[in-house]
Amino acid sequence: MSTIYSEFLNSANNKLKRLCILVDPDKFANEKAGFFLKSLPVETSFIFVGGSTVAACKTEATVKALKEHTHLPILLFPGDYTQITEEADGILFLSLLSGRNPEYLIGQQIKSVSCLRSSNLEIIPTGYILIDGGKESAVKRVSKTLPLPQEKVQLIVDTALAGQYLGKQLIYLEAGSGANFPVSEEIIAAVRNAIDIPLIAGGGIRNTLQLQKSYEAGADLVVIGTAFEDGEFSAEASNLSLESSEI
Ligand SMILES: CC(C)=CCC/C(C)=C/CC/C(C)=C/CC/C(C)=C/COP(=O)(O)OP(=O)(O)O
Ligand SMILES: O=P(O)(O)OC[C@@H](O)CO
Ligand SMILES: [Mg+2]
Repeated sequence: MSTIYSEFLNSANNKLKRLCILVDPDKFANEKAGFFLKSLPVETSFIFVGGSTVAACKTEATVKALKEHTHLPILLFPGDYTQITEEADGILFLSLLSGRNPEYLIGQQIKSVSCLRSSNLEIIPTGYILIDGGKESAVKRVSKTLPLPQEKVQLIVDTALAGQYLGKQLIYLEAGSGANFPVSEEIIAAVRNAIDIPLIAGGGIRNTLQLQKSYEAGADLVVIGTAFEDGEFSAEASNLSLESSEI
């Protein structure tokens, strides 16, 4: 059986760059799911669903609405354990390694177990690293942790590698949704060079150039949310050429 994680590994090993679109259930009109999905670039490989704060039950309804219109894998990207729904295909089992708040290092994870132990969701252990994107992020506010400064490249690399040593299967470099600037190419390249597991970058990517630069620096998967919410990217979407293939 082909798992989502095996697709991540395949992308990383074969340098197939993957685009993930983030849907925030709080901002998403479920009745427009079909229209939204049609507006996405054909290169879209995964749909992530989540937010720092999402009202109860909204995630499940959004995943169901998306599932009616797409066969793309849907991965939960949860800000907290209440966002877990069996309707999705998998979950990024995040631990916020850049912070020192035990609730986001291990607390939320323990709270999720009563739901996850009987679920069929594919669980992907993910080291989540918040990096300063020039604007206060919802992740910072909700987790009450500080982002790592972009100039602290060695600290970011060491954090990512510590995540790998802890057994994380994926590292996610996050500049924060709606960031003023994305995670720098220097950081992506340095982390890519240090770790052996797939690498995701996201936050503040609003055009094809920034997307390509993130891929070229070494991100295996790039996440875009806000640009599709705003419709800014959609006009360019049909011109995207990412050399990625369908899974
Ligand atoms: C493993 C389980 C059950 C939960 C993970 C809990 C952890 C560690 C969360 C990390 C901190 C956090 C709040 C992450 C949220 C990530 C996310 C979905 C961001 C999407 O963007 P938003 O932060 O919602 O941005 P907007 O303000 O634009 O909506
Ligand atoms: O909304 P944007 O800025 O694209 O960020 C997406 C994602 O990385 C946030 O977790
Ligand atoms: Mg959100």
